Amino acid sequence: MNMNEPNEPATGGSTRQTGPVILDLKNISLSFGGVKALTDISFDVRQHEIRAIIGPNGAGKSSMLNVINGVYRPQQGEIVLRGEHRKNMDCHGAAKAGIARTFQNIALFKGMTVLDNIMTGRNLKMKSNFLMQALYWGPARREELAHREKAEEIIDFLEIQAIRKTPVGRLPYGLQKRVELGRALAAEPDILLLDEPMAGMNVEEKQDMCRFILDVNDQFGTTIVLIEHDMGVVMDISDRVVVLDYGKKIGDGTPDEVRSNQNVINAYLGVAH
Ligand SMILES: Nc1ncnc2c1ncn2[C@@H]1O[C@H](COP(=O)(O)OP(=O)(O)OP(=O)(O)O)[C@@H](O)[C@H]1O
Repeated sequence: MNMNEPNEPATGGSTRQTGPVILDLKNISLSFGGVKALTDISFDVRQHEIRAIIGPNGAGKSSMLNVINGVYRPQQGEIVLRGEHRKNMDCHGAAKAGIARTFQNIALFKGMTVLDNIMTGRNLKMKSNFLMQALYWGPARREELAHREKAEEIIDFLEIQAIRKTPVGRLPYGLQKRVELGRALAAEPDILLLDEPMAGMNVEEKQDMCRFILDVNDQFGTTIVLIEHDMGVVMDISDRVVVLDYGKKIGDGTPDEVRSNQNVINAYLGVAH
């Protein structure tokens, strides 16, 4: 595959122009004791793409995201990020390389305000540490103000100005999910991994989240890899979809291709293996 050629617009629900491959997962296998979570999985992600990972419960979707951002280290395979080959990622390295993520179960500081939670997403961008803040109060203060400004921009973007000072634990679930997206965006990622961003949401909240995901992709040019169970959403917003079942890849292609793939239909209808 030519890494420098831009891709044709997707033939699924989107007319998005995607770029060269930014992330390439090659023959990834991961097991926990006797449990094979992922077996020889390969797929790539193009710049500016919205790439979905779907599959029944326990298929290995979250494990795959955890491999991409270094929470899990695969026993076999290779991760190629912007052409750089590695056996595995580490969490800090992934964050420094511009990968941010949200989690299936919201991972926010419930007692802290929305603004402060979003500020925690700026950690890697902050140059001044505690000692510098004590010694060089002026520059550290200016840096803090610049980070706050960025956090406020994200708050405006996600339309959560009214709750910026509210402790996250007091917010309804749908808004907490939006704040978690805000915290990931605060890192200004190139690649955003979203683990079930719409889980537990009502129809209106899902529509809002869909709009924000598309806007992030469109306005910031962020590449998005998402796990989602709502097939309507997946087929609507994704350029390409990879389908896992029992840790194996059973489908990969545009939403139309995946929809008509017999293995995928069987997996979702629960045909015996
Ligand atoms: N830390 C772990 N220790 C042991 N087994 C694990 C661990 N993480 C995942 N697994 C196992 O790996 C398999 C894949 O799990 P994973 O959570 O990746 O699936 P999933 O497709 O994300 O499922 P769901 O849709 O239910 O979230 C499962 O059998 C699971 O029990």
